[in-house]
Amino acid sequence: MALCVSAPPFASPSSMSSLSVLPNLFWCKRSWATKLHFSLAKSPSKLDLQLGFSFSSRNGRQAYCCLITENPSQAPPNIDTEPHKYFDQVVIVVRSGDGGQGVVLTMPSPATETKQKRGSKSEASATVSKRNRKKGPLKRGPDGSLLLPMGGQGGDVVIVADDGTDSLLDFHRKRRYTAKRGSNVDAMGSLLSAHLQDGVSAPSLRVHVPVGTVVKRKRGGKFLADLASPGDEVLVARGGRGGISIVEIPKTNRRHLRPINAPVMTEESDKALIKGMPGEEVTLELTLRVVADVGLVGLPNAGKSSLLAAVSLAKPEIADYPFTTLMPNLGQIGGDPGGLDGGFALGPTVADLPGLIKGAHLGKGLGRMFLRHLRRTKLLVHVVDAATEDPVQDYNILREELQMYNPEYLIWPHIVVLNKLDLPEAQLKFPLIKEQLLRQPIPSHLFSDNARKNGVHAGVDHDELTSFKLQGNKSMLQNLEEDCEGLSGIAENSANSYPAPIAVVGISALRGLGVLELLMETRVALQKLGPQSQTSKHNRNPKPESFKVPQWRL
Ligand SMILES: Nc1nc2c(ncn2[C@@H]2O[C@H](COP(=O)(O)OP(=O)(O)OP(=O)(O)O)[C@@H](O)[C@H]2O)c(=O)[nH]1
Repeated sequence: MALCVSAPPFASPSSMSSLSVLPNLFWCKRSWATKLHFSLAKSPSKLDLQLGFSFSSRNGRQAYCCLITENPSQAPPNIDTEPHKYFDQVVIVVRSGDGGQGVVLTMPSPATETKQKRGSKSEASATVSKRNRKKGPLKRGPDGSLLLPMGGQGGDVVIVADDGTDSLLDFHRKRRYTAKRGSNVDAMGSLLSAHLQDGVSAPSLRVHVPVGTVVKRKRGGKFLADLASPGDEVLVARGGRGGISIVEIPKTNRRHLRPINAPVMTEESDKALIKGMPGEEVTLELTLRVVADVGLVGLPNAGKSSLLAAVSLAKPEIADYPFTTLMPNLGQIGGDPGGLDGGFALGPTVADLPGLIKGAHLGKGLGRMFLRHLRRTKLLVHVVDAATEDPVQDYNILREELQMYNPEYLIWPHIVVLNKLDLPEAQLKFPLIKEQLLRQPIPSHLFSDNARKNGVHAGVDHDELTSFKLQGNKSMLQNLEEDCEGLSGIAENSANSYPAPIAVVGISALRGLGVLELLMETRVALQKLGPQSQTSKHNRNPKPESFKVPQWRL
């Protein structure tokens, strides 16, 4: 038998992908194998990596056995390398605590009870005897019924919005949360025991999620809460009730039994009553919707992150390659130096979203699911690179992709920022582009009947809908449909009623030029939208549903 390292005999790089889908294991008798080839093969595209060995039998037949097939295109994405696919959605399982156990207590015979009453003085515990003299040895309720101790209540599970948490990533690493069980009744066997106390209830398990998390039941997609403000909380699983205690009466004393008003053990199976109720297990879908007043949208490299860095203390990653931003970055404008009252009291929050590209609705680039984070914003800022060949077209691509996701975003008040005005070519074009953007009608094809009918307008393309339907993923479907609320009214609007930008501002985010003017425009717009639109760390509760979109006209 020869052992050598070689490429598998029939695994050319081009055939690698087909190999990985073939049944990879071939059994052969040991005696048939004359050669054993170990191979570590990688296709030139670096898409497939296989580790395997091949057998050559005496009669010339060959078989290839693949031990490991690694095809990153099919392999599940890695949470550490692709966190943006995980940070805003997760499914977790929570379980409340079981109730603690009650106890089986023995009923003392009347003789013992009397003896205990008489002999109480001679007993060590003076306190107990005093109490017994006043109330009798047994605890009774107002109606005379015996009060028996209960097992402790199991811990509830509460989801709470926490300012200190900013993504749902950690929940992918730990998906199961279980509250503690209530403690058992800690009593000795006699009903006359001086220490008959309820079991201790377990504390609630508080699961901290980022502010802006929407909590739904996975099964049925039932909405439970929108935790839009810090400290908002929702009880998602109630702890099990503690078990009751029961009284066991010795057979010999049954004839002396006075009727007692308490659960009595009549047969062995009654012991099951002392068991506490089990806790609830619930599967939850958590979806994070960033809470911000202003959403920055734009094509990749337009300078959104640079703008966020220029107007806030946020330190987003900035680089001259597309898709530097993979997850929304949040920044808070600390004050507007250009403001008449010396700045914002609350400081609006700005969200910098990943870049959108043409075809994002078909899944190109990072897709457009992150646009769900615009839902709570009051004002959109379209960031356009004024130094490109056709900034007006870039702006239209942006509007089109927004419209494909949710046409409601077209009537959202927006400011256009023409960035990179420090570059001479951008400076030259600026007056003309500004004029065009303020005057140009919204392209009619965005509102064509055809587009409306085939459902693309709904922000849910057919492929997406069909795949969710096929997978039976009701809650995802519901999410998408929710994101597209308000569509019907908008679809009826005529193209003319879609608002032009509130303002077109030229800036250089890199040099800080024009930033003051932008802050002024933002401030005025937010003020017109009402004081509730300015969210702060302590006042984050925007309600897009109740928000009336003004018809901005210049
Ligand atoms: N000349 C000039 N360059 C700028 C300006 N603003 C941003 N840039 C550059 O443009 C490139 C992209 O900037 P980013 O802020 O990362 O752009 P982005 O829109 O956040 O990009 P994505 O994360 O890909 O969406 C960087 O090299 C910046 O230095 C500007 O005002 N003038």
